[in-house]
Amino acid sequence: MPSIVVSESQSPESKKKMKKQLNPETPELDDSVEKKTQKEKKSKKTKLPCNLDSNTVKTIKKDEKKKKKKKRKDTEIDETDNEEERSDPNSEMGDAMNLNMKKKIKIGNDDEEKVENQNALSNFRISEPLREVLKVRGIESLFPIQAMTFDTILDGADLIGRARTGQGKTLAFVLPILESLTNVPTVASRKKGYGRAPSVLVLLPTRELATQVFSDFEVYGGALGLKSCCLYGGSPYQPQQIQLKRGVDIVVGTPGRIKDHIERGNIDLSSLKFRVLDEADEMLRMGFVEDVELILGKVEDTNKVQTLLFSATLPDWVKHISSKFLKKDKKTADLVGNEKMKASTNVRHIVLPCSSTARSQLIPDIIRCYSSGGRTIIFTETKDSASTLAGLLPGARALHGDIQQATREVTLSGFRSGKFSTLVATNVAARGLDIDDVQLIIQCEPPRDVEAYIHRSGRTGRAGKTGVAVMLYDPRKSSFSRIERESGVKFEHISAPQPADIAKAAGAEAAEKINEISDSVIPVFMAAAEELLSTSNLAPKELLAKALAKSAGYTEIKSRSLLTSMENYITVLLGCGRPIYTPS
Ligand SMILES: Nc1ncnc2c1ncn2[C@@H]1O[C@H](COP(=O)(O)OP(=O)(O)OP(=O)(O)O)[C@@H](O)[C@H]1O
Repeated sequence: MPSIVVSESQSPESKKKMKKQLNPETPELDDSVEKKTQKEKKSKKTKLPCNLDSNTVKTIKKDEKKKKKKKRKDTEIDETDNEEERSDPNSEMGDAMNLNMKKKIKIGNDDEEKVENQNALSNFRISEPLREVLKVRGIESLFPIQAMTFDTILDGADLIGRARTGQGKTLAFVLPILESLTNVPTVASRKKGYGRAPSVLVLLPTRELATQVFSDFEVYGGALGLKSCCLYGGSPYQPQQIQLKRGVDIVVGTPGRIKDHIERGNIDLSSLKFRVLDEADEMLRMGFVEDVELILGKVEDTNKVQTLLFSATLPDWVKHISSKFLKKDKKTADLVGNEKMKASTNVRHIVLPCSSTARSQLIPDIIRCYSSGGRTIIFTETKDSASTLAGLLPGARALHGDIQQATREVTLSGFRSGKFSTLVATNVAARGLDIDDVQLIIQCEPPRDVEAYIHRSGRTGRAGKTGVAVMLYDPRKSSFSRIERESGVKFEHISAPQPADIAKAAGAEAAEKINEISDSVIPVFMAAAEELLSTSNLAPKELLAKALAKSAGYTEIKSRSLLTSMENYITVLLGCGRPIYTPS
């Protein structure tokens, strides 16, 4: 069952109730934190329009008391429902809705109903400038993991946060950190001006992810006058060094390059207030343990620093190692908990038998049938196979660790901006990347560990949207039963798209393209069309079908084996009225 940290806006009763649901590892919320929150709540007086007479004010206050009473009741009912629904392993969206804790409160006459969202930005200690930027970016309320952890982080606790992919873990640490740096007690002690040492250090496993998280800090922190910088390998030291010398508030980067800067004396960690390990398990698995330990060990007074650790997957060994870095009274917000399903529930998880030789012929048809015209990321196990496959697929580009950093950046930004719609990548793209409109993930073979499956498939179906993840496997060589067992995913089994599936998807796409063509082409091509009609022995409809096929890029349709997806193979199912015994 997911563990819950109570947000400020809940009633004391529901707060107690939710505290009981905290993960057994999680110490109960600190009393002083709770008292402080209650004090703050009392001090927040209800603002009333100033032109009302005292009787009207009394009536409104009375009404508000009644509303609050009802509100509390509703919350209790909602939470009971939540518990039931949360036990359903397939209810990630249900969870999100429940944890949003939308409540119907009747106002005015009986027919009028107003839905109040407890996770609305206004219910959190988010300052006006930050709220404005969030709204501009379409964020009106917090996602469950953000709502669960906001107060805890802002109030100073160390925290381990886990939520499924695409559930907004980045803002779960970005927002309270920014608020904390700019609120009254901290602003006085935080160094400002030229040459200031950073207050925040964020460590991430890949350069691409570092860039992405940096851009969130830049946008939201920039609105509050905070300066961020991004440090990763493969790019020149000097510009990074200059930025650090001038002074920054937030440093985001990969462990190797950050360690180098610390050793060169470019980063002073004496003013640090926050350290964040994002995708902590991957960073530790990639062999960064020593670098991470060295970096974190540079902080002299760890009591002054808050440490936060986030990931969609937190194997036990990571929890064990990470307890070295976090304080004993750390909190845990775990939205996955012991639920069987660990991968995204917004994703349709599919497996398809396919021999390695059939991959490059099959993949374009999978894209055609399952990408809904959006972007596709294909994962391969090796850098070589990523490059080779990208070369075989029209319009695809490769992304992996052997490609020069500058090219990696151009490729990723081209994919983000829609210059091309198929990216073939190794695990460098598996973690954290948040790219709009990725509708389809194809994994060329089952990955070695379940975490890789969860993160790769989680590049689609993000922020409440849906997506498809297709995993290919060679029935003679690989098995996905361990991934199925450990991820809790119940895979849908399909066979290679057959001519009828392809014709349906490709035909619709081609028809759309034809409809987009200007009528100005008609008179010019009319003579050729008439010639074709008069010389062909096909009916006009049949000729049009051929034209559609050509426009979709098909000149012939081959049959495929259902067992290996090999072209020109036919699967035959032999039936017999009685049992057949083999010699064995
Ligand atoms: N409160 C919110 N309202 C609307 N959209 C949001 C909100 N919070 C985050 N998002 C959007 O949700 C998407 C996913 O967020 P994010 O990348 O932080 O997910 P994540 O949980 O870190 O995923 P992963 O585990 O794959 O790294 C982003 O596009 C982000 O802008």
